[in-house]
Amino acid sequence: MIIEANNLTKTYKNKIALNDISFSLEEPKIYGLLGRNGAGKTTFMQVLAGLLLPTNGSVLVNGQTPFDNQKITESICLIKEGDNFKKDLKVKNVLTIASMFYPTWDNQLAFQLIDEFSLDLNVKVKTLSKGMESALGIIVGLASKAPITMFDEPYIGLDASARNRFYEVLVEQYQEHKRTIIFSTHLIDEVSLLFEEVLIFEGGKLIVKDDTDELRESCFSVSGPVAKVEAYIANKKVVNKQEFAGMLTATVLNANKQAAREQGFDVEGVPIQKLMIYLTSKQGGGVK
Ligand SMILES: Nc1ncnc2c1ncn2[C@@H]1O[C@H](COP(=O)(O)OP(=O)(O)OP(=O)(O)O)[C@@H](O)[C@H]1O
Repeated sequence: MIIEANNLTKTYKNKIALNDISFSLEEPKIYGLLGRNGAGKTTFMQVLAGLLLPTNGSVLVNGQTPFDNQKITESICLIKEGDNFKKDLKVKNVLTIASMFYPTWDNQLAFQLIDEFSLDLNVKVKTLSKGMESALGIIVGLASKAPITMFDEPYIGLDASARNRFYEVLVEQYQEHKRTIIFSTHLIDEVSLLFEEVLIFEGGKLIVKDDTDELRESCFSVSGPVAKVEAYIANKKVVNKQEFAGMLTATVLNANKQAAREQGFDVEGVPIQKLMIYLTSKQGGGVK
């Protein structure tokens, strides 16, 4: 399914959560949706899921608006940080309701994962621990097999090994059944290897939308004597600079790693987590 945001704006009273953004997402792909607190990630996912109406502009899925449009929303599964299910429902009721809503539902996968994450089908959501409730959300997200599946920080309370298993199953399932997965997380180092494309939001704007491999190739740090590095970065996008003992390390965006090596610089890759911090930090962040 093709997702298109056109001049998308969402304001809450006088707060601008999404500020006139336009982009499109293709399938199948795993997107990492990144940004600092309050950048607009959740708002974007809620508009895409048809839970919120934009203030201006639109998000279209295959040319249609998701709001109040079951034909589209049954193709979209959004798993939030919490409160995904009514507290009085039993786990088995949650699965039944999801199986009725999503035409693509995979019951066998749901039960396999229930077993794997050791959830009891007969207990109510309100008696689940935080981690177990997150596991239930993850199970519904994976078993929905919805053509657009979104996970918005879905792992509150899940321990590291359960999170790891979630990432493994996500990749296995994606290989078997490719679709659009949008994954918002602050644990970037943990998951960034899964992302095929990275979207970075900042202050309601989309500031980076790039293929992850290309980003890894075109964003790097160069180190060397100050004057030499300054000359190299003069016409480049610089996201961070650090000087120490006559040596300068500069992180550049949209540059050519090989060419930098050929000019004799020490070149080092920049993890996506670090890039996001450089681009969005209030202290001297952003592209210069
Ligand atoms: N219901 C609401 N009422 C008023 N303001 C809101 C509401 N929901 C979000 N906002 C504001 O909109 C902006 C974007 O919030 P949003 O939750 O989309 O950000 P986010 O990137 O998901 O943040 P986080 O990483 O903290 O979850 C923030 O300034 C937030 O305070």
